[in-house]
Amino acid sequence: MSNGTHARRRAIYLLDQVLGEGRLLSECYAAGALDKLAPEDRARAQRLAADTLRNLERADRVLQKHLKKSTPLMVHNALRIGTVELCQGGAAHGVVNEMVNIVAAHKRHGKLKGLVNAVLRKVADQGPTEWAKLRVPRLPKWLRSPLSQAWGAPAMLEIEAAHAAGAPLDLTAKPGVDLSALDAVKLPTGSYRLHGPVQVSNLPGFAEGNWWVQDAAAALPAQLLAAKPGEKVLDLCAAPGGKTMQMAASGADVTAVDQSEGRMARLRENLERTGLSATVVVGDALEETGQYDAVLLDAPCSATGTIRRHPDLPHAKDGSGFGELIELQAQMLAHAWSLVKPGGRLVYCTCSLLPDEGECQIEDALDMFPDMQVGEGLRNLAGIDPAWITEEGGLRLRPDYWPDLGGMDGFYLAELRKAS
Ligand SMILES: C[S@@+](CC[C@H](N)C(=O)[O-])C[C@H]1O[C@@H](n2cnc3c(N)ncnc32)[C@H](O)[C@@H]1O
Repeated sequence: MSNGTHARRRAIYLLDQVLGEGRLLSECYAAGALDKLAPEDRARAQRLAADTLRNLERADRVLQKHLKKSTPLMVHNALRIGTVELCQGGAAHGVVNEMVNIVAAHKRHGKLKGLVNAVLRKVADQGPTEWAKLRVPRLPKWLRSPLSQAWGAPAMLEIEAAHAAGAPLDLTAKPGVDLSALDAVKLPTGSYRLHGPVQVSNLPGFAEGNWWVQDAAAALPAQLLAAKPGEKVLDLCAAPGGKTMQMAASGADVTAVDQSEGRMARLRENLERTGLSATVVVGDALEETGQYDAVLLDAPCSATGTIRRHPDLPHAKDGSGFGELIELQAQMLAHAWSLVKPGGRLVYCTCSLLPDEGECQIEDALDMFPDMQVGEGLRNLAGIDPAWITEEGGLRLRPDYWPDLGGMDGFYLAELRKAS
């Protein structure tokens, strides 16, 4: 069996899980879905699944006129992956044969191999020309409606274009480390951006722990908190530790809390690789006690700001769990506020595009806590467009910002100061 077969077979399985079972790709990976594959096959399976999910609408439009009857999900997903490969320049002979063989070997659906052969041959013939004319894929309605309402129809199209383009890889350097040996562009906010596929662990400076992977938008909350040497800082919901490392690198005495054992194992590895230190606590943020100079709360959220890198999210979810998350964020924000010393500060952030998880949380908190005020720290951040500052004084970041530089994750952040 060729390498391509292993990767394609697992990519079909991943799509079955996302589209049939509503599971996220990250959950499939954590459950070991790709563990038996060689590293290059694993990377290929991940790429095929992500590319297909990013282009699902296009693939279905190309396929629709060749599919007269509904097909079992596994066969449909094989056709979708084949279509995306063929329309993005894959060699017709190889792609068609592989998909026919994979379906032929399937116990229940093997008899549909003729259909797969016929459909993919037509796609190989006509698909690439049609593909070029198809509109940019749209988000499913459950998410498109609230986002269009929040940001307007023209911005929605820009956001969808950013989702379709995918995300470059951004790095945060340790203070004083020069990353000029990397083929990277320094962004206005100080992060470094790499283009094109790379094997992160092979890049110069990885083993030495000189930098870590972190989207430019995700690097801003810790910049806004501006932890100082010796300050007692609490990072609530810390794993896998991008923001913990930023704050530890500035010399603060950081306590990192997260309830996920697995994600905290990654935080520990990250600290070890970068030679940074923090007190690591596996536990519920809502049960944390103590008083801190500064608290960073990166609250669990819909993650709708990260769709460029997680194209499975709009297809695996339907928004039904978001109400609970919004309540949890409000609870966590109130608890985090109780852990801030008088005269101290809190940075609240979420990687969400929904105002309910950002702007509205801060508006409500400002109403609820008389000793809470929005801080002035945004003025000191480099590379911030004043138009991104919101009415209540937070920062709204969207994937369609920095279009010429390759976009950024959707994020919301706000600095809150406690009266002395
Ligand atoms: C957005 S992620 C954090 C990313 C992290 N701050 C970083 O920069 O690498 C949200 C985290 O919240 C954690 N979490 C969710 N509910 C929690 C709770 N009740 N207590 C502590 N951590 C929680 C999740 O395990 C997840 O790691």
